[in-house]
Amino acid sequence: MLAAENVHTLVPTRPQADLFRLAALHRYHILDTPACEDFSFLTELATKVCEVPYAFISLVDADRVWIKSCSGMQMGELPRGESYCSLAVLGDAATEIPDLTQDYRTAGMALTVNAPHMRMYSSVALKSSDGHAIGTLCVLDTQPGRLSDDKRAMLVKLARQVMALIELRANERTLEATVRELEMLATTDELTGLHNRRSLLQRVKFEVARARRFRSPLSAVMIDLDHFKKINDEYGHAVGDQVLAAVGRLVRENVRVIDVPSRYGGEELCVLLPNTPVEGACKFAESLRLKIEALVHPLGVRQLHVTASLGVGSFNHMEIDDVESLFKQADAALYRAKHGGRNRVACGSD
Ligand SMILES: Nc1nc2c(ncn2[C@@H]2O[C@H](COP(=O)(O)OP(=O)(O)OP(=O)(O)O)[C@@H](O)[C@H]2O)c(=O)[nH]1
Repeated sequence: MLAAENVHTLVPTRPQADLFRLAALHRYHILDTPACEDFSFLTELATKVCEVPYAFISLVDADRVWIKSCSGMQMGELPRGESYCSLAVLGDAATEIPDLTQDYRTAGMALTVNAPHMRMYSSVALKSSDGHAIGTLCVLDTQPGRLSDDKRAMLVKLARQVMALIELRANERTLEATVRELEMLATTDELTGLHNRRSLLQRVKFEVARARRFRSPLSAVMIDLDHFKKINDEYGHAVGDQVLAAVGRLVRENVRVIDVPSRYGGEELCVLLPNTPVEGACKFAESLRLKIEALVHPLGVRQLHVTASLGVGSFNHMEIDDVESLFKQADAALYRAKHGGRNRVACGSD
């Protein structure tokens, strides 16, 4: 058990160490997270086990002490200079102040001076996996005194549970971020940043079903760069890649959130336009054609221009149509655009 004399001063004596400590705390991304029953349960348990009216799970930030959970009273955060826990994270693993009114560092603190007039403070540091005290599990009483060895031992065990829960939440968060990133990688074409073919084929099935269900039109625009082979042959594959990436970016920047811009394969792109009839899709295709034509691709001191042929396929809910026929229609229109002289849009089955 530790006496009040063992508690360190309120101001970090080793600011560098406090920076490492803060870095450790922020890695857990726990500050300002919503209340959670699992943490509340542990503070409630701490009050029962230690037979005191108050328990806090406190995290000591740069200028404040943020309370993740408290039992016995409502508290969101305290200025660092007004919190007993600020003392606790600066020193030993455990801190006990038997009479807060008798300690010059805590006698003037708001919780000592004002209601509920705290007298006893006992805490166990919450240690990060790399050994930094990021906060405490503490219990408080309005009576002076000390925890028995048994109660303190239980508080140590409970603090371990609190830290295990903090680690678990952080790991869950990392896992969710990893899953999101993997999903993104699995559905995105690396070169263009567009949906890849697999993602397009998944989305088109969904959009066809939705178009049927809600009786809404659905269009697909196929985009094929003209004479792209020549660009590769004349300037090299890397330049070809650069052109494709720029066109991909242009397409991404010119679609609505609900549209599905994708790389169909090679130098052929496809944009799925939910809730868009053939007229709207043709307008969109024409404006995209003009933008692709106007795009300037820097090539050293020279500039490169490319054009594209576009084919529009559409169906509305009246037609009992499917995915293949939507793409077939768009492909056939693209074929007509190519054979009609390139750098043009062909629509539907006209
Ligand atoms: N740089 C680069 N080239 C690609 C990529 N995917 C496909 N290509 C090239 O795109 C070219 C397509 O050639 P073609 O199918 O003959 O078509 P085109 O030269 O664009 O002629 P038209 O479509 O008839 O106007 C081929 O040379 C492919 O190798 C890619 O990811 N990067």
